[in-house]
Amino acid sequence: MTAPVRIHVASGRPYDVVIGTGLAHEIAPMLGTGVQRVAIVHQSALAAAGEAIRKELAGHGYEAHLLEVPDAEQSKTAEVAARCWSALGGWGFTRSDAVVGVGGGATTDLAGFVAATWLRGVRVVQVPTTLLGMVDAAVGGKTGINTAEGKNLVGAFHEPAGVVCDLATLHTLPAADYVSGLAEVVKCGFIADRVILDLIESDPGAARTPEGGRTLELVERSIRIKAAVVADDLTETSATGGGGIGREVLNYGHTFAHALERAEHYRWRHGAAVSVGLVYVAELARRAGRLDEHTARRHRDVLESLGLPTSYSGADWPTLLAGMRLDKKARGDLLRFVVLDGLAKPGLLEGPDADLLLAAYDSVTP
Ligand SMILES: NC(=O)c1ccc[n+]([C@@H]2O[C@H](COP(=O)([O-])OP(=O)(O)OC[C@H]3O[C@@H](n4cnc5c(N)ncnc54)[C@H](O)[C@@H]3O)[C@@H](O)[C@H]2O)c1
Ligand SMILES: O=C(O)C(=O)C[C@@H](O)[C@H](O)[C@H](O)COP(=O)(O)O
Ligand SMILES: [Zn+2]
Repeated sequence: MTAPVRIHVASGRPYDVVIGTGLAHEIAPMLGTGVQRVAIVHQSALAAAGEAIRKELAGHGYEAHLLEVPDAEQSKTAEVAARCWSALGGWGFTRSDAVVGVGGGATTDLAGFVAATWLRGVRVVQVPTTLLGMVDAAVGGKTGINTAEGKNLVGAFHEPAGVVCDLATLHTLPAADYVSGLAEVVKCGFIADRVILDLIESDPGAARTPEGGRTLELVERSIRIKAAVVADDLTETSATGGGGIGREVLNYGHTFAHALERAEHYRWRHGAAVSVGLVYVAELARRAGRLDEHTARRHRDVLESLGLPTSYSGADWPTLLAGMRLDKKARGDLLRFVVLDGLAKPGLLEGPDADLLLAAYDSVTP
């Protein structure tokens, strides 16, 4: 068995992300000292994985409780968070107790939010079971839930005490969910690591499945990018503080994506929405004279080669524009986009003209 890869996230409260297989034993040491009770927040589809972790932790002497939440985006609501708070209260969770999040990004976002808010913050160890959770959601401490008005509108920055990525879990993941995670991997390629794009383009078929032999390298490269960004700017304040683009870079493609997700009532996978959002913003940057034609086209090509969507024909433009106005990068009436000035050269585009925004939308409608 090969040794797991460890990526250190050198933030204010440093932690490790461990990548490998058969890693349940890594969770207990990450909980740290003084923990008595642990709540394992898992989505319904991950009941067996949750139970295996409960047994493992009980074997270490913890009072370990299973806390099942609804599948996928249905768990990211105030009602579900309130149910979790009630469960923690009922079990007598104190500040020295901890949460373990087991599932896709929706579950780790919720589990992180519950941990961030219970008693104003208890420890959380994240155990992502989707590609998207591993390369993005479980790392970096962005936690949150949705509201009727939009995506991730309530949340907190609350770093995990550790992240355990067991690649074996990916073999049961539906193909469409694996591919959805690749959209965030491609995002990392465009903002910071051209090798990711080369790896995918050299054999998209291999990149599309966990059996293709590319998973470990793509996961590791994506996490290294995210780890470096969040270590520098955990709370996404660099760009507004004059210190460069900071954490906002990780939001590349998300302005349009979140508006799409909201318009579709979260029936679209996050990664699929990000895929269209990446093409949208590449087109926006090209039309604004920031991005060259070849790199803009490359977005569409690489995403399509993976089977990801690059067009959208649901909601009308005013609905999407209204959704984009609630993006967290917006400031008052000013829309702000992360764009590229070339491959791996991210920057900001502030207040683009209405006709540019609409023209970019036209280019992602079939
Ligand atoms: N906090 C962040 O920084 C961050 C980053 C990116 C995305 N996100 C959030 O992550 C969410 C998307 O995450 P996701 O793509 O993982 O979706 P998800 O959590 O909805 O999971 C996708 C599906 O996969 C199933 N599943 C999970 N693991 C499985 C496994 N091992 N085997 C079989 N089925 C499994 C789930 O039951 C679900 O139906 C969105 O809410 C998005 O906003 C957050
Ligand atoms: O970690 C970040 O920062 C990101 O922006 C990563 C995104 O992939 C992720 O979808 C995030 O949840 C979006 O953040 P939001 O602040 O726009 O809700
Ligand atoms: Zn995302």
